[in-house]
Amino acid sequence: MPTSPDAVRVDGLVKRYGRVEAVRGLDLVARPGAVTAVLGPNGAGKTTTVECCEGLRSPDGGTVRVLGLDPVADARALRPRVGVMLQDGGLPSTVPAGEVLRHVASMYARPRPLDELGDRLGLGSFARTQVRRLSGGQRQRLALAAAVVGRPEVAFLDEPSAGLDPQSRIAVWDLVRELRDDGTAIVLTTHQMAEAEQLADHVVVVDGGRAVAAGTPGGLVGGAGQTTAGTLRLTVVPVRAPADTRPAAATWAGALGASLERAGVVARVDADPRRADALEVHAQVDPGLVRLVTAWADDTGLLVTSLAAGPRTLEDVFLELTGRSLR
Ligand SMILES: Nc1ncnc2c1ncn2[C@@H]1O[C@H](COP(=O)(O)OP(=O)(O)OP(=O)(O)O)[C@@H](O)[C@H]1O
Repeated sequence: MPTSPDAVRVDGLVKRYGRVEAVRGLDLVARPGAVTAVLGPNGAGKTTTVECCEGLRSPDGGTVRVLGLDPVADARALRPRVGVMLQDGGLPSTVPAGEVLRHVASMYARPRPLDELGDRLGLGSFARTQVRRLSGGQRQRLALAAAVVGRPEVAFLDEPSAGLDPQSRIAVWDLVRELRDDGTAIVLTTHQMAEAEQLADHVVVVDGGRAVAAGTPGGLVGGAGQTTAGTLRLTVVPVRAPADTRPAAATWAGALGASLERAGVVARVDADPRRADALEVHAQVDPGLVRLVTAWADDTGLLVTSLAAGPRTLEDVFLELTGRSLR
């Protein structure tokens, strides 16, 4: 049988829960010595996909191969070669953290030295504490240690740095990079665009159970074939209107968008969901655009209180691909 260079290969995966079609023909590839980040809104089908790769769920359609093997039928052969970090930890609750790790390590032929791994992830301070008494961040670090202690060829990490303090996050990112440099294929799900930007060699954006985009972070942000190359962020306040009659930023966004369209500029204008007074113009950012935007503000009776131009970010791309409405 020809061997595939892909550590993980998912083709046309379909998975249903009763009437819910959680995954609807998803394709994904992860290579050795690379971090593949799976991004997507809540309920997009990321965890279901990863669980099919881990052999925890059987696909209803399509094929999943991990190291060329079927994760369900070949589960026994894959177990010593694959590391898994689950979202809920999946760890026994009444056993001390240090013992859990020792037990997991004993199942592998060539585990990492426990002291070294414990130091890396700061596990020493809670090694004697029962899993159920660990803080969320401590449990998270223990779950990561358990996933990588066996020097896996493939590691599936579900939101590895969710809820971690900055120090722990740096330690986790360093460990992930080191595993990658040692040749491990790492598949991680994350909601943190910064994590994907920092770590990922390859990004797959999932929405509605399908992969809607895939590529390097730079390639996606560079936006081959996209019309938007940058973002102009501005905050505005009405010059005269009393505070209680201020129109919402969404109204300003609509008006600015229409004004730019009349001027022949290809742009998308959004109200920044994080601030009531902030707008984002996604367009080719150049002096002409800045002139048009500030002239519009002047004509509309708005004072521009801040204006910053920047490149598109992975978050911009993510929101363009998956929209802004809540799932
Ligand atoms: N065990 C289950 N039984 C029924 N429906 C489920 C089950 N697990 C997931 N689903 C549904 O399948 C869809 C995909 O869920 P999944 O957990 O794979 O999404 P996700 O992308 O990992 O989301 P999140 O970012 O919130 O973790 C959702 O509509 C979810 O409600």
